[in-house]
Formats: sequence, structure tokens, C-alpha cells
Amino acid sequence: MKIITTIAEVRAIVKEWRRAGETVGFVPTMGYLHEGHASLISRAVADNDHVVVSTFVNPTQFGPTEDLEAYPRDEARDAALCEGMGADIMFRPDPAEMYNNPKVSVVVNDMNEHLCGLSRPIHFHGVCTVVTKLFNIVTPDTAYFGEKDAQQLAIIRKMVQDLNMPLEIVGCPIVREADGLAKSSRNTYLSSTEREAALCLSRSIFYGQEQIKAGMRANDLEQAMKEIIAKEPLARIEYVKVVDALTMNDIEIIDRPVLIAVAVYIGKTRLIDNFSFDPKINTTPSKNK
Ligand SMILES: Nc1ncnc2c1ncn2[C@@H]1O[C@H](COP(=O)(O)OP(=O)(O)OP(=O)(O)O)[C@@H](O)[C@H]1O
Ligand SMILES: CC(C)(CO)[C@@H](O)C(=O)[O-]
Ligand code: BAL
Repeated sequence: MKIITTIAEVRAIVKEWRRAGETVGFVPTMGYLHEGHASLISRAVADNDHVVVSTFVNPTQFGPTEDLEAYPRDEARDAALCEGMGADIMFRPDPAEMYNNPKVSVVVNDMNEHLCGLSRPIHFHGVCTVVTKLFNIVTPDTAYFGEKDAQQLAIIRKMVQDLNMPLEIVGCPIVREADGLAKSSRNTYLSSTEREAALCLSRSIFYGQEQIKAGMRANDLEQAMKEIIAKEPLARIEYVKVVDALTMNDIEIIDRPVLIAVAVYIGKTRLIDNFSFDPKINTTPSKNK
């Protein structure tokens, strides 16, 4: 596996693969890789002749008071994981390689006005801009994203559709710790007391999955899930919402595929979790561990 820091080098290698008629899978990440990322890489390796993993911590998706500087980084560990999983390239450019006095970017419209977009107003513009740049550099046939960042996945699917990007987007299920906590690079910020407290997110998710199948209405579901989280003294709820899974709009009646998403601060650490539900299928994805 090659660790590459320049755009030109990635382009040159992908060009050779293309010349040989081989397929390219792409897994965009911000590094500090864990089993959630590994599940995406494993799927990409299974589906494609070649796989590129990017580990760029993208500054333009962090707000001014967010954790850009503190965000965990470990290049050697990331490289070992990528190589072990069978990736061909780990792309980790410096910010200066990716941004040279930019004046043009991608803007997300209505889908930004919900869930994480409300407290992180520039976040999805930054995500879509860097993902577009990465797609243009790697030119993948398929790109793999986690359902843990459900609003991100929905926005990227819509971006690919709206901007006619020539690739397929694959969503992969949430990977959890044995006790239910969704794996996240930001879990490393948690003290041991906070780590225990963070279980209120998955507890509310699992309760919600049961209740929605039993026919609980959207408002009652939000309320019941909030009550579970509120029992945890270290938790501060940002949102608990049932929204249309495609548009992220609020809904009252669960008559179409919905996303049930939560964002909660545990101390200073902001964590997210979610599940999807389609009333036609009347089933939720299994608790994937
Ligand atoms: N637990 C998980 N299960 C499945 N996919 C995941 C999981 N955690 C992250 N991913 C996916 O990995 C990709 C890269 O995410 P990222 O590098 O931001 O990791 P993260 O652990 O979500 O970090 P953060 O702490 O910033 O939320 C995204 O598509 C994300 O949805
Ligand atoms: C998609 C992404 C790599 C863009 O920086 C990031 O938002 C992430 O890790 O989910
Ligand atoms: N996984 C989303 C990256 C971020 O929170 O910036």
C-alpha cells in the first residue's frame, strides 16, 4: 500500500488502473480509523479491483469553536489498518495541497436547515466541497459512507444526483461497541465516567426501534427517547428528531421512510446516533455490533 500526499500522484496511479479497465472504490474518512471505518474499507475491497482511503481532516467543515485542532490523528496506525484491510492507497494530503486560496465551493440548500445543520451551519457546505474535490481527484466508481453520519449520507446522495456525478454511493450500517455505543473517533474524548454516560444514546435508539415497530407516533417517540437521555445527568440533548429520510424535513405521521436521529453532548463531547425505519417494510436494521 502507498501513502500519498499529493493530488498528482493519486491521479497518476488511478489513470493506470483506468487504462487497465479496473474498478476503483473510495472510502473518505478523517482518519483515526476504527472498526466503523474498517467495515467501509472491507466492503470497498470486496466490491472493487482497487481501493483508495482518504484520511484528510478537512478544516472547512469545522466551525470556529469546534475541535479541529484537538481532532485525534495517528497516521501510522491508520496506515497499518488500511494496509491490513487490503487498500491500495491511503491519501493524506496537507490542507495546503487541498486548498489554494479557494473562491468556489459547493452549497447545500434546504437539507442543511435540519438536525446537525442547525448547530453546524457551515459543516455540510465544507463536507460537500471536500467530498466533491476528493471525488474529482480519485474518480471512483463507488464511494462508501457510514450510516452513522446519516444526514451527511443523505446530502451526499442528493449532491451526486443533483450535480450528475458519475459514481455510485453505498451506505454501510453503523458499527457499535459491544455495549451499544456507536463507534466514533470522538469517543476517545470521553473520560471513563462519560463513556458510561454515553450509553444513553444507544439506549434511546434501541428503545426507539422497538417502540416505532409497535406503532408509537413521531412526537411521542421523540419525547420518550428524550426522557431516556435526560435521565443521564452528564447528557445535554441537542436534538432528538424523527424526519423524512430523504429530505430531512420534520414529519408528524410516519407514512414514509424516516430517520430517527439524536445529537447529545456528553460533557464537552458531541455524539450522534440514529436509526432508519420504513413503515412499508415495518422493520429496522438489525443491531449491528
Ligand atoms: N460506527 C460507524 N459505523 C459505520 N460507519 C462509520 C462509523 N463511524 C464512522 N463511520 C463512517 O466513516 C466515515 C468517516 O467518518 P469519520 O472519519 O468522521 O469518523 P467518525 O468516527 O464518524 O468521526 P467523528 O468522531 O468525527 O464522528 C463516514 O462515512 C462515517 O459515517
Ligand atoms: C466525508 C468526510 C471524510 C469529509 O471530510 C467526513 O465528513 C467524514 O469523515 O465523515
Ligand atoms: N463524521 C463527520 C465528521 C465531522 O463531524 O466533522
